[in-house]
Amino acid sequence: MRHLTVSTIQVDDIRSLLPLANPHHPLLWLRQGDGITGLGETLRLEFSGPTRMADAARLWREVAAAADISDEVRMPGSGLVAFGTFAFADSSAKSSVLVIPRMILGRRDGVSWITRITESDSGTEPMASAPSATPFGDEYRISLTPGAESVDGFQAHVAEAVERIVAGNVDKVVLSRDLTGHLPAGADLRRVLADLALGYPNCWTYSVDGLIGSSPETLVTVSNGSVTARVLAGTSSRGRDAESDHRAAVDLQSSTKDQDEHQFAVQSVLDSLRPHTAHVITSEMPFTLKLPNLWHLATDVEGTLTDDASSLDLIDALHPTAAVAGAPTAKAVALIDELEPFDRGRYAGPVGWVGADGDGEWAIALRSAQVEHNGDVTAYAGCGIVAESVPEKELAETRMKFRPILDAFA
Ligand SMILES: C=C(O[C@@H]1C=C(C(=O)O)C=C[C@H]1O)C(=O)O
Repeated sequence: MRHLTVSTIQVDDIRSLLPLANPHHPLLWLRQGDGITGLGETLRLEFSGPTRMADAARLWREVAAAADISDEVRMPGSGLVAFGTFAFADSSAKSSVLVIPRMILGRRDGVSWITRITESDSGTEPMASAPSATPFGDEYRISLTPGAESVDGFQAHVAEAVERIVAGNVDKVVLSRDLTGHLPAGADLRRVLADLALGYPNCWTYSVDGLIGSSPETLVTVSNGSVTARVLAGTSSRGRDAESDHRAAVDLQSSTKDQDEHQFAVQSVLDSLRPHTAHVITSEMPFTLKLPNLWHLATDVEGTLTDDASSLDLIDALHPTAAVAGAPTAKAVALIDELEPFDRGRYAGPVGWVGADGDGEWAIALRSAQVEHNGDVTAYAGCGIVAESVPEKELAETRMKFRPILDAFA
C-alpha cells in the first residue's frame, strides 16, 4: 500500500481559489467562493467497469488508513482529499479516476488552509512554497456543434423512446445529445471555469481530469454522519419578464408530466439511501429552483447515516438515479445504450471529492464538457422522457441546458 504523509495548516484568507489553480489541468470544486483546488498529482487511481465505484471505495479506505495525517483545520475538504470523476456507464471506455494532488488550497466559511501531500517512499519533497496567483492566458472563443447525435437524430430517438414507454417497456428514460469543438493550443481553462462560477454561483463548479462544468444537482454529501442530496427533474424555461417568469414556475409546479418525471427521481434516491440511513426527510412537495437559464423541480433529501458507508459507497448505491437514467433503472440504462449513438463518458456520472474519513461532496456531472489532452471538447445535455414528452420540446430543453457550457466557451 502506498503510504501518504499529509499536513494541513491554516493560512490567511485565500480570497479567490481560481487564479491559484493550474491553467491547463485545473482540479477544482467550488461553490459561492468556497471550495478546494488541487495542484500536482501525488497519486492517481483509475477504475473501470461495473465495480468502478465499489473498487474506488475499497481502495480509498486502504489509502486513507495507511496515511499519516496531521490536520489543524478539520473542516470538510481539509486533510487528505481525493478529487474524483466516474463514468456514467458500466461499459464506458472512459476511465473513472481518483486524483490525490500534491497540494490542496481550501477555503470554507472564512477559514483558509493549505494541505501538502507526499508519498513517503517516493523521495519527493513536499511542495514547499505556497503557489501564487497567475494571470489568465489569452482569451479564446470556440463554438460547439452537433457531434455523434444530430438535432434530427435526437428528436427521432425521443419519439422512439416515447413509443417504448407507451408500449410499457420502461416508465422514464433520460436521453442526451452531444456537441463537439476544439480548443486552441495552450487555452487557459480557468477562463471557462471563471465564467461558470460567476454565472452559476449556486451550482457546484467542478474540474476533474478534464471534466468541467457547473452542476445544480447534489448527488450526495456526507458530513459527520449526516447525508444530504438535492434531486432535480422537471424543467422549464425562464420567462422574459417577471410575470411570465412567475407563470413558468407555477406551470412547472402544476405540470403532472414534470411531477411524474420528478417522483421517479426522488423515489430512486430514497430507495438507494434507505439501507444506509435513518430519519430521512424530504420536503412534502417539490419546490421550484431558479437557475439563470431555467427552472427545475427540486426536492432536498436529508438523513442520518446508520452504517459506516463512505460517500464513495453512497455514490455507488445511488448512481444512476432516475434523474439521469430513468426508471426502472436497468431497462432505462439498456435503452440509453441502444438509442444514444455515443459513450457518455463521465457526463451524468458522479463528480466531487472524498476525504480520509469517507465524508465528501458529490454532484451529478451535468452542464458539463470533457476536454481531452489534444484539445477536443465534448459537451452533453439531456432530458427525462416520459409518455407525454414531445420531441421538439425536449430538443428546446437540451438547448437551455447547453447554455452554461456554450456561453462559457464562447
Ligand atoms: C440530464 C440532465 O439534467 C437532468 C434532467 C432534468 C429533467 O429532465 O428535467 C433536470 C435536471 C437533471 O436531473 C442534463 O442537464 O443533461
